[in-house]
Amino acid sequence: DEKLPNVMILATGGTIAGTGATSTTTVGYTAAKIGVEQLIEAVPELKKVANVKGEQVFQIASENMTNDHWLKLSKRVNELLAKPDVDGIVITHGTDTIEETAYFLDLTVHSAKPVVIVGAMRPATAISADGPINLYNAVSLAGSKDAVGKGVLVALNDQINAGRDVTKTNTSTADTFRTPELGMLGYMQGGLPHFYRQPVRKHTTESEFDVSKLDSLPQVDIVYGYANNNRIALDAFVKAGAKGIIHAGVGDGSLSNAMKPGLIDARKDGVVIVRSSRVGNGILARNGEANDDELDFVASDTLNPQKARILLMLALTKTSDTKAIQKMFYTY
Ligand SMILES: NC(=O)C[C@H](N)C(=O)O
Repeated sequence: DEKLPNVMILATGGTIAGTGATSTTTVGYTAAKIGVEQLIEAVPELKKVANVKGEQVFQIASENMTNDHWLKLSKRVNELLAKPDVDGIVITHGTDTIEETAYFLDLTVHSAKPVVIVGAMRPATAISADGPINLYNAVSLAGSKDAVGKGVLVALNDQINAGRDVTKTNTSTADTFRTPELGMLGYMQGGLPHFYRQPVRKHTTESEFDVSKLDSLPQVDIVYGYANNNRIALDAFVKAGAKGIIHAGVGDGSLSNAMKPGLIDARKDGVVIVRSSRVGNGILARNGEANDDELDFVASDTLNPQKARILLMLALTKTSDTKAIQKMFYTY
């Protein structure tokens, strides 16, 4: 149909493609069982909102997502969006790491065309499975002019969130995806997007990160802050070759007496240290709970640890200068 937008659905697995033993199995099911053609066939309404084509890029539960998967996915998305006959892309994905893939693509896809990531909290075989309505909304959104230029979007549960800011907030309920405090971008209603705000940080067409010629990303790991803290994991990561460390600190990224000397030693070895917070909301202030200027550390601003890891990996593909990297954390 020439009047409808052309939307490609790239399937990667997850619960949206999962199957359980019975209709009431909503935990203990198997993710990534159903193929993309079956996902499309299950929602005949898709044909009314777009000309859809499917491609199975991976078939995994998203806890198994790796840097290699991201590089492949980003390259494929860029390749497809460069085609004049592709208007938008939907990626079906497990929900556990949706927020990471969304931010990675937000920084590495260089097109204003819509990219929408979608998943489900209930497997396809469950009563009131959320996959079909989520897929319908995602395809409508990816085919909409209103979604152009807004960066990579995550759409589930009738809500549209920005790839940079969205996070999974509940282990199992359908309304798990939120942008706490900063807020969602809009709603899906009646198959149409309704936007009320848009991201102000740079993304997609304005991003400086280019992974088109990369086969791997620098190793960046996350160490966690907690009472009775120690530096054992940190030292192991550094010994294993980490080029960057995200410190998921308590509070405003405070450094314990046990962890701080380890981070200082790692920095002396050339490892870039980013202070982030396990709290989940708020600004991680530079020179707040630690003197970043003196320590030569970077502050994560509002990025949670798993998103800070992504930005640091991409930053390290360009520079190891901590001032330049700090600037990126205030830009993206
Ligand atoms: N709801 C889900 O999709 C969870 C699943 N473990 C996944 O991320 O693949």
